[in-house]
Amino acid sequence: MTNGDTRGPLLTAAGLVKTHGSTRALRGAHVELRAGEILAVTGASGSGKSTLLHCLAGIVRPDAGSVTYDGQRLEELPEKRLSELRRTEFGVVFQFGQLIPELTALDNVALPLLLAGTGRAEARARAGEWLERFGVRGQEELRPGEMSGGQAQRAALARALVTGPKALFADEPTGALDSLAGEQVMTTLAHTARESGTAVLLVTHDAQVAAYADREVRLRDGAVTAQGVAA
Ligand SMILES: Nc1ncnc2c1ncn2[C@@H]1O[C@H](COP(=O)(O)OP(=O)(O)OP(=O)(O)O)[C@@H](O)[C@H]1O
Repeated sequence: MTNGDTRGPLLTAAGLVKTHGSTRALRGAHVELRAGEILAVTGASGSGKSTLLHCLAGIVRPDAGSVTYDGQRLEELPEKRLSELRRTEFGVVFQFGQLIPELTALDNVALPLLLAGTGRAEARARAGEWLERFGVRGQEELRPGEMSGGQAQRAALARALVTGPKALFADEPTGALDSLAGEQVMTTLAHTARESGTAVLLVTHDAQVAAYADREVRLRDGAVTAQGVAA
């Protein structure tokens, strides 16, 4: 078993190949996400960043290569086990947080807990604590359309982290925000991930966002060209 203190590999991708139609999005990418680290994946538009994130998060199955999470090969898991793993061990947040528009912020954050079997009162209480932690105070009963972009993105992060995942997959989490809101979201994300020991795979084309990471891997034409410590 991996644990947050050793910084051993939590997820390892080896030789990933993924083709969309005639486009080869990944051509033999290797990457390792260590327990508890924040890893930035950078590269030009179309270099394969999102496809890499989708493969590592078990959302997309690669055509070739392997993704190993905590000793398990994701491509060998049956769909049911893979979706359970995604629900219990992984959190995801995208550029537009994908909150459910009909639900309040509080109910959005409580939802993963309810799906995991937590009782309604406890789920709502814990969701409220997470919203507070993310600085979304007094907005618990607002629906996503009634919140600012930054507030909605903080609520989306609270929802992604409320179940205590081992890994968070964040694809351009500040891409739709102005720079101040983006900085606030990144500060909270980095602080919370470090406090809870959650590893973060952070896809971004923005050097200021990548600077929040411990390490950076750069993709070019579907393969990793450089790995190192972020500036
Ligand atoms: N579902 C899809 N169908 C067809 N082509 C796709 C699909 N998803 C990605 N691609 C193509 O695969 C390549 C890699 O895309 P990907 O989204 O992984 O790159 P990216 O680095 O995340 O790009 P961006 O920064 O623009 O989001 C691109 O050429 C893209 O057009």
